Amino acid sequence: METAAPSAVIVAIDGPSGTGKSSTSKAVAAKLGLRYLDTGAQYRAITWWMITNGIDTDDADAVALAAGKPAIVSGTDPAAPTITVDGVDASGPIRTREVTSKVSAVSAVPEVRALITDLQRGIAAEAEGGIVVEGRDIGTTVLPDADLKVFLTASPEARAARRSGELRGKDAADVAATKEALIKRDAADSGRKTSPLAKAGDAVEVDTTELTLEQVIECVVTLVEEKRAGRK
Ligand SMILES: Nc1ncnc2c1ncn2[C@@H]1O[C@H](COP(=O)(O)OP(=O)(O)O)[C@@H](O)[C@H]1O
Ligand SMILES: Nc1ccn([C@H]2C[C@H](O)[C@@H](COP(=O)(O)OP(=O)(O)O)O2)c(=O)n1
Repeated sequence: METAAPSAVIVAIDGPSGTGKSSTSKAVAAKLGLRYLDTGAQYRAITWWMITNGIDTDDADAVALAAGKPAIVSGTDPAAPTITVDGVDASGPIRTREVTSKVSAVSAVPEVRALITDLQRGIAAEAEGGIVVEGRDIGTTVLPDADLKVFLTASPEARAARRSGELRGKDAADVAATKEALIKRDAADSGRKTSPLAKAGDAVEVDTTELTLEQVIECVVTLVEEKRAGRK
């Protein structure tokens, strides 16, 4: 595997849904002049392609057979990240409830993970000044030699409230349904055989339940700066 330039800093941010990975990673990358990669968007993109092409997402063999067909391309500017599938902008369609409900099954298929992991390593290797990569298995599997690994957590209640706040006004039934869906997806992502959602042994765990987004960003920026200072 090629590696990025020696001065480049590679940051891996993992954790379950709604812990603040995307918002934190984008802001940290923008502040520090790094590239940004949302690996969840790549798994969502391949899931969207499977759905649009009539592949049964519960049929792991069918998913494995088709996995190499779509061309998934991620733009890594933290101010305007993009994702295309076969040249088509997929940033909207990958966020639908249907994709969200099927992405765990598709991303559990080893052939899918092998292909997407290769893509991710290639993007990280090409990021000259360094990159923040967020997902579920970045610190454990994709970039085990990352300079800094952060594992974000938050209570299921806080995560569900954040997520339902994104959809509509928060009402109790909404938060309860979102919480149930989140817990189900966490269990699927943590329980799969191939590179499950897990904290790397050398990751710094940050519980964001009681922190504002700004506090989490500040915390991660400080951790990156400490790592950079330590390498000089
Ligand atoms: N510490 C925080 N406090 C309150 N809201 C937050 C916090 N971190 C993130 N959010 C909000 O929660 C939602 C989910 O955050 P996101 O970064 O997409 O999480 P993830 O990528 O882990 O699923 C977003 O609307 C975001 O603005
Ligand atoms: N590195 C990754 C990133 C995401 N996934 C899978 C598992 C997740 O449930 C889905 C969607 O990830 P995404 O980060 O978009 O999910 P949320 O923004 O947290 O809702 O993709 C994965 O298996 N490995």
